[in-house]
Amino acid sequence: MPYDRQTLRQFLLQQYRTHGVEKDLVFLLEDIATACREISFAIRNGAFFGQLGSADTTNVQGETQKELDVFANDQFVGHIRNCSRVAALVSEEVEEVIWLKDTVAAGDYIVYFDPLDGSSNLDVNLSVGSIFSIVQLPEAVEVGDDKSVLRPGTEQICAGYSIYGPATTLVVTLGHGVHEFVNHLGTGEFRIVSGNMRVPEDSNEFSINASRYGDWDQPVRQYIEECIAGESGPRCKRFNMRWSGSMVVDIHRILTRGGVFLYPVDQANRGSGGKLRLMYEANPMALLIEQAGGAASTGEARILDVVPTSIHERAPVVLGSRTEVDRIEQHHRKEHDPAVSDG
Ligand SMILES: O=P(O)(O)OC[C@H]1O[C@](O)(COP(=O)(O)O)[C@@H](O)[C@@H]1O
Ligand SMILES: [Mg+2]
Ligand SMILES: [Mg+2]
Repeated sequence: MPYDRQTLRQFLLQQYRTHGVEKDLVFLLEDIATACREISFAIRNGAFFGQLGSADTTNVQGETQKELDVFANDQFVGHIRNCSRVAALVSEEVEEVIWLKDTVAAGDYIVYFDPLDGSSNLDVNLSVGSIFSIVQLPEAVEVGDDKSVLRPGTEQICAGYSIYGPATTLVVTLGHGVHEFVNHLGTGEFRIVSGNMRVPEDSNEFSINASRYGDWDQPVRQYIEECIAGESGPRCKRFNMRWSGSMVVDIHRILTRGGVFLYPVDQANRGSGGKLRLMYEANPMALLIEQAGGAASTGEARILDVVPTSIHERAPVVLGSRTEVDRIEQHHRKEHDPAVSDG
C-alpha cells in the first residue's frame, strides 16, 4: 500500500477543518479504531484458536457468548471510555446501558456497538467484524435514565464497521459520504483506500438466508422468486446470490459492488421482531448505505425513522441498491393494498 495514502488521523482532521467535525469525535473515532486494531491483532495471532468455543456465559439475546465476543466487548469499552465526552455505551453483549459519567451534558455522545458481528463464523475462520454508531445528545439527560438513549437512527452523527478478513478494513461515515480504510500491518495505521463509496442504483445480486424460505411472508417470497426466475421471469435478467453469515461482510460487498441484503421478519422470528438489532446493527448500516446513495428499509418504512422502545430491540432489515429496496417496499405496500400496481 503506497505510503502517500491519507491516514485515518489526516482524514479526520480534514473532516474537522472542512465540515466542522468536533475534535472530541476525531479522538473518539481513533479510540474505536484502536479497539478494532486490537481485536484484529488477537484474531490474526490466533489468540483464540483452540478457544474459539463458548465463554460459558450467555448474553441478553440468549446467545452463548464466545470468548472473542467478551474480549472484543472489553476492547471497545476499554478504549472508548478514554473519551470524556462519552456519556453512555450500549453493547450487544451487555444487558444494561453502561453509564460512564456522573453528569451528562447536551452535546455528549452515546456509543452503540456490536463488538463482534458474525460470531457464528468464528469457529470456521471466516471473516467477522465490529459495528458502531454514535449519537450526540441534543439535551442534558439524567444518568441512569436508560430511556434517554433510545434515539432514532436519524440522530446518528457517525457510523461504521470494521472487518477482520484477509485485510482489516474500517469503513466510516461522519455524515459526508462513506470512506474505506485498510490497516497497514507494518505501521498499524489505517490508510484510505476508497473515498466516497457509492452503492450502484441497480443490481442483480441479492443476499438472504434462503434456508428460511418457508418462513418468509408473501412480499419477500415474491421478490426472491422473481429474482430466481431470471431472464424468463418479470425481472428479465439473471440474479446471483451471496450470504456470508456476517452482516458486515454482506453490507461491505453491497457498498463495494451493489446488491440488496434482507433479513426480514418471518414466521419463526416474528415474536422477537426479527433477527438483527436496531441500535447497533440496522441503524449504523442504514446510515452508511443511505450516505452511499442506497436505501434502507424495514420493508414498510425507513429504518432511520424507527423510534426505538428498547436498547436490544430487533428490526426487519432491507438494505442496498435503491431499485431493489423500492421494489421490495412496493410488494409490501401491495400486500396491504392490492390496488398498488407491480410498477
Ligand atoms: O445465522 P443466520 O440466520 O445466517 O444469521 C446471520 C446473521 O446473524 C449475525 O451473525 C448476527 O450478528 P452477531 O453475530 O453479532 O450476533 C449477522 O452478522 C448475520 O447477518
Ligand atoms: Mg451482529
Ligand atoms: Mg455480535
